[in-house]
Amino acid sequence: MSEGLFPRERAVVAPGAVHVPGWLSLARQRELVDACREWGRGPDSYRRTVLPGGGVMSVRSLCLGRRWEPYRYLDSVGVELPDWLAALGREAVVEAYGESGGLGGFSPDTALVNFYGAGARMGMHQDKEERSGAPVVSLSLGDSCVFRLGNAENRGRPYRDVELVSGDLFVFGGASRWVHHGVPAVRPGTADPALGLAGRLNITLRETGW
Ligand SMILES: O=C(O)CCC(=O)C(=O)O
Ligand SMILES: [Fe+2]
Repeated sequence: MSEGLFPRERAVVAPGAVHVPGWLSLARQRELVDACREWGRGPDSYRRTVLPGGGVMSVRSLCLGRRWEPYRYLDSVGVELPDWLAALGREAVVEAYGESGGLGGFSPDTALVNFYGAGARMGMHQDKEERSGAPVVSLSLGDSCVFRLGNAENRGRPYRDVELVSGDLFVFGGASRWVHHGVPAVRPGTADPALGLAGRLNITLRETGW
């Protein structure tokens, strides 16, 4: 992790979309990376999602808690969502919006863990299978990426590009809950070698409302 010339400041990127750089300590990041490895040992492991149109995503994903497939939540759980991760999600919402902004509590029942290996990206999409209007909490680990936060109407402009670095928290809720977003680029080799991860991991915690 190289230090940039300018400090990365906490930012409200759009109403309801909050970026908190460096939220997770290196020790916490390492614990999360270890947990992501452990989850991949099974019973489920990281897979490329096949889309209904036949396309195959370049990202490899694993669900914790309620299972997701494009484009719905199933009535089944593969790997349990650990309580400690749900609790971290609640802390994240308080960090982003303050004690009162959490609207009485965030109860995530699913997490999607995405692994971006060489060349992997994620196209512009909405997280819209959730019935709950609760925010989405995103934690980034490993290589930095460009996270594109768009608008609710379509996949195009206007959008804002945000650099997400290992340890960063990004929460999108409220007026930004249904905006299109994606990861057009990951910057290979930018992770802190001390993290022991080649590539990028992203964990999004969600409340499905199912
Ligand atoms: O990798 C990211 O930062 C975003 C992941 C995402 O949008 C998703 O899993 O739906
Ligand atoms: Fe998403």
